Amino acid sequence: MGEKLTIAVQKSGRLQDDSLQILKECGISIDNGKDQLKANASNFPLEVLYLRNSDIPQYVQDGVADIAIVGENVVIEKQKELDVLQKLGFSKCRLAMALPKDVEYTGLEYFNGKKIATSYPNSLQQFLDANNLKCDIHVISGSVEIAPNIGLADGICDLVSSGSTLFKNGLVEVEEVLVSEACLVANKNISNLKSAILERLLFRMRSVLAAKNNKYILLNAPNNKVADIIKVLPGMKSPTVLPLAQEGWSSIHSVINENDFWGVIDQLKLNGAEGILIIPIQKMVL
Ligand SMILES: Nc1ncnc2c1ncn2[C@@H]1O[C@H](COP(=O)(O)OP(=O)(O)OP(=O)(O)O)[C@@H](O)[C@H]1O
Ligand SMILES: O=P(O)(O)OC[C@H]1O[C@H](OP(=O)(O)OP(=O)(O)O)[C@H](O)[C@@H]1O
Ligand SMILES: [Mg+2]
Repeated sequence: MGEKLTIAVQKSGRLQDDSLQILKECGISIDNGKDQLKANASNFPLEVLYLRNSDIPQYVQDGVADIAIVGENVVIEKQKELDVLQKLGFSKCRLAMALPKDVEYTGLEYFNGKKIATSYPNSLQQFLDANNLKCDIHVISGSVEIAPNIGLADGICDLVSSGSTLFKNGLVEVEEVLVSEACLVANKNISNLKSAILERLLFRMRSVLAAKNNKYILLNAPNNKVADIIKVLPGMKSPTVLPLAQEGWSSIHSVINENDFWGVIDQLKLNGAEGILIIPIQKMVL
């Protein structure tokens, strides 16, 4: 049997669906059995292990899994030797310090000598050290936001995304400790054979991610506006310009980045673009 790459993904929880979805978008079919803890891809040399998120960095460092999809926050917290190969654009959140809303926060020194509840003691300790602060860190594994209300701590350090859990518990975010998103990580000593499989997987993932971050754009413009419009539209190499059936008009095709999107659209309109169409890209092979 040929060599296979082993990937760990979260067994259940926030990361699982998006992790399996990105593998699917890479054209990889996994035969499972959701209750199975181990499954094989039918059309790619990949074996999937379903593990607890918090155990994944250790498994990858030990080489039980070659690669994994895991939150950067967990990689940082577990302080394992791993390569972070690619950010994946989902499960975006931040680790933040929060206090009861009636506290008058005066700045970082406020935390000196305070008791802070967290599930991320290492990340918190690093943040405190970097700011020359000393706190009493109280480690709990979940429901951290309840700690100040039940007299367990003065403040918390926990993950935030929408902020609604903080709000519901009468807390206010006051400092950002780190930002995180799901990423693809790898063991530092992967064999050459497995590295070759990993390169193929990474190539597919990057094509999928690039497609998500970009849109195909088509528009019409009078020929005398084409030069100005092209200046606003970089494209993958350069925009395509085709004549319209109507004399004196052209159709311009290009690719624009999601981040620049609305700014570019405004510029295009100002420069005389008409009939602008935006189309999602399925894969973008770079
Ligand atoms: N509110 C949130 N918004 C976005 N991403 C989040 C949020 N909370 C957690 N995450 C990200 O999702 C990851 C998994 O969170 P989840 O709550 O599913 O698992 P867990 O309970 O931390 O871990 P385990 O699988 O070990 O039980 C976190 O490590 C973090 O990267
Ligand atoms: O800012 P928000 O959008 O409200 O998200 C933040 C909450 O999400 C996470 O908990 P989760 O829902 O994963 O529950 P858990 O603690 O049981 O893992 C995190 O620990 C926060 O409590
Ligand atoms: Mg959680």
